Amino acid sequence: MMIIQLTGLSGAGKSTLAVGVKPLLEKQSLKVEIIDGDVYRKTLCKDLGFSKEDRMENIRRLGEVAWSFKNRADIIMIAAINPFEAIRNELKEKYGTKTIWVKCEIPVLLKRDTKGLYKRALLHDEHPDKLFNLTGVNDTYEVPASPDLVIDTSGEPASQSVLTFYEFLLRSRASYLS
Ligand SMILES: Nc1ncnc2c1ncn2[C@@H]1O[C@H](COP(=O)(O)OS(=O)(=O)O)[C@@H](OP(=O)(O)O)[C@H]1O
Ligand SMILES: Nc1ncnc2c1ncn2[C@@H]1O[C@H](COP(=O)(O)OP(=O)(O)O)[C@@H](O)[C@H]1O
Repeated sequence: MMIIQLTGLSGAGKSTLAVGVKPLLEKQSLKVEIIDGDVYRKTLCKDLGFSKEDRMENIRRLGEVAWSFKNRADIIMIAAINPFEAIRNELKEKYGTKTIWVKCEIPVLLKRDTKGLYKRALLHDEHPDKLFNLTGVNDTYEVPASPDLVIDTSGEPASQSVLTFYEFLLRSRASYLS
């Protein structure tokens, strides 16, 4: 069993990569679970906001969920912004989690803006819809110091990034089993 943490800014491609790689892994008879930050924020983590403490607690809980899936999956992926090195390291120490930095340049994210969050973060401060703590714009994202893999989604199609991720997972699993 491997736990993977995909970390990166909103819209970088964490969910796309997790969802994209799942059927490829299942074709290899591997069982896969995806734990998506955005989804759990509506259930288990709905009491949490976006302060540093709450984001750390969010990831801690997602780590516990991942661990609870250990007997029913071969590969468990946590897809959350997960912006702080300390909690990423905590998961690594506790569960042997591997870190994938899903990297994307801000200008590309502004163009994608699938949820309209970047537009809101760039509004003037008095605007009622202004978002004050969007990671990467007006809130902290600590770049992972030693990720196991970096996938830069800025300038390549999703299919290519999924393939890079898939090959990494197969390599990691082979060395994990040997
Ligand atoms: N202020 C602010 N900053 C970042 N993200 C925000 C914010 N407000 C709402 N959202 C939405 O919440 C999703 C991020 O939740 P996460 O659980 O992944 O965040 S974290 O790991 O606790 O930082 C994130 O989902 P993704 O777009 O899938 O990353 C956003 O849709
Ligand atoms: N190389 C790529 N890898 C992943 N997503 C990409 C790539 N190129 C473009 N995209 C697009 O970027 C968006 C990423 O959204 P999403 O996966 O929800 O991001 P996140 O989960 O990090 O918030 C999707 O619309 C996806 O189609």
